Amino acid sequence: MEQFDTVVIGAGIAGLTAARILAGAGQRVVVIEARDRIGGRVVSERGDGVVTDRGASWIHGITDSAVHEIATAFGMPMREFTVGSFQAGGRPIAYYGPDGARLSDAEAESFIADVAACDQALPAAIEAVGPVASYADAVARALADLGWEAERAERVREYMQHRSEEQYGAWIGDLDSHGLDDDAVDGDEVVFPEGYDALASGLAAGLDVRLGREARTVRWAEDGVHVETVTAEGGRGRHREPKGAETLAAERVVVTVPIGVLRAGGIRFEPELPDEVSHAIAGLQMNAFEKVFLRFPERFWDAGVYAIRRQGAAGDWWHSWYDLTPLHDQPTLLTFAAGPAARETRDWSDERIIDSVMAGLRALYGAEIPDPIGHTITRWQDDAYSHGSYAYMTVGSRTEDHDLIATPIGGGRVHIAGEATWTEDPATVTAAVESGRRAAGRILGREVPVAEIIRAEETPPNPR
Ligand SMILES: Cc1cc2nc3c(=O)[nH]c(=O)nc-3n(C[C@H](O)[C@H](O)[C@H](O)COP(=O)(O)OP(=O)(O)OC[C@H]3O[C@@H](n4cnc5c(N)ncnc54)[C@H](O)[C@@H]3O)c2cc1C
Repeated sequence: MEQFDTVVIGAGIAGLTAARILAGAGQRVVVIEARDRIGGRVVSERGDGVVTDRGASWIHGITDSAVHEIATAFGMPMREFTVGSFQAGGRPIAYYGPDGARLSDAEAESFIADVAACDQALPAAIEAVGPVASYADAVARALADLGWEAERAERVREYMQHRSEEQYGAWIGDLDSHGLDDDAVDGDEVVFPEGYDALASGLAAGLDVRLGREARTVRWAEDGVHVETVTAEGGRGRHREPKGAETLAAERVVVTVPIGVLRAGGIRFEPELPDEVSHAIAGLQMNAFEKVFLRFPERFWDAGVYAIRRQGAAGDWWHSWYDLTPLHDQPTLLTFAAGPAARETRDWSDERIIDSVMAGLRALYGAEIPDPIGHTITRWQDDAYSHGSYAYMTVGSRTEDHDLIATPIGGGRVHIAGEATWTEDPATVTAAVESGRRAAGRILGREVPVAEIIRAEETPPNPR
């Protein structure tokens, strides 16, 4: 049986960050990854002169961002694109009203000011609705406090509903009132025209990563851990006799699989996880959030805007389109199926989804606009190794539940890390990096500066 200092489960950004730090500190580290690639929910597709980030696209605020620091050190080209956090304003956005007519600048500004006023009223409203309340309850309370006439309040309520869907892939009534507490963005946002996946390959350089291996059981005791793995079959082999079983022994394990995998029992822990950790995991849920990229022969939408937004019932599902044209100089719009729209369209064909999105665009730009000449539609809800895009707080969960999941178990034999375990900025690449850095720091018994992740041009090979 192979023996390691640390086994890391998952070659996403959290796992690779932890492994890179530990290997750099001289540990014998192995990373076990079920997929046939690294990166997890950071995955870039290349073709026809464009790079499509099917998972994460944005750094949501580059000020004091470890991800920005690492991406800069890795030489990853970036482009400013500051509407990735569903901002109402701040950058040019074309707003269309419920009647399909474009809002004047004055009308748009007044709407943006209303959203800001509601945002200001929200903290007190969240406090007032108590600990077991949804974001819908908090928004309703804030709007009641503002005392606006019905139509004005409805435009902002609708915007908040779309924010819950686009930021967390959850319907506003399913998201906890605190579910968007982390929403502040520090500084500009950026995207990666040549692909976010360079972050994963940069972190993985020199590491011992075993692809196509699925961890099934983590067994820990006072004297160490055993991680049982099998040949991965895309989740399909779960009820069959496992193939290629192999057990790895280590001093400890860092588990970075998504909450969806933990909730589905994808990894058995022996002994079971402590109650407070299981309880915290149960409060989070994987969302429904899919990207729809449409590439066109020509641009027919408003020039000089970052995004187009549609208000009213006609924009219930397809309300926001982001103009990605400047990234690769090819006319491209990105929209999202998020929350109820993603659940409803989960079994739809690509063609049916495209028709539905195009109906929304034709309502604004006319029947004669061209059909797309290319598209990419993600299917994260059907992904056996994530079960959705990222985790959201269900009603009644607490923000600190994120950090609680990462409580070291068995005197530090088992560490859980990953996007959902970072209270300050969950559901992001930042959370993945920071949670991996925290797990490695706890193992090494010291703070780990970002420079230590960037450091080595080459991570030393494992001393095996
Ligand atoms: C559509 C979409 C859009 C997003 N947009 C953004 C964005 O713009 N900005 C942003 O900051 N974040 C965004 N995110 C979130 C971001 O991608 C994630 O928070 C982050 O990548 C998660 O990293 P992780 O290491 O925690 O998890 P993962 O990347 O999921 O890594 C976990 C790894 O564990 C593997 N695994 C699962 N089960 C097993 C098993 N049993 N055995 C072995 N391996 C296993 C998985 O295959 C995966 O590689 C987006 C995500 C999606 C899906």
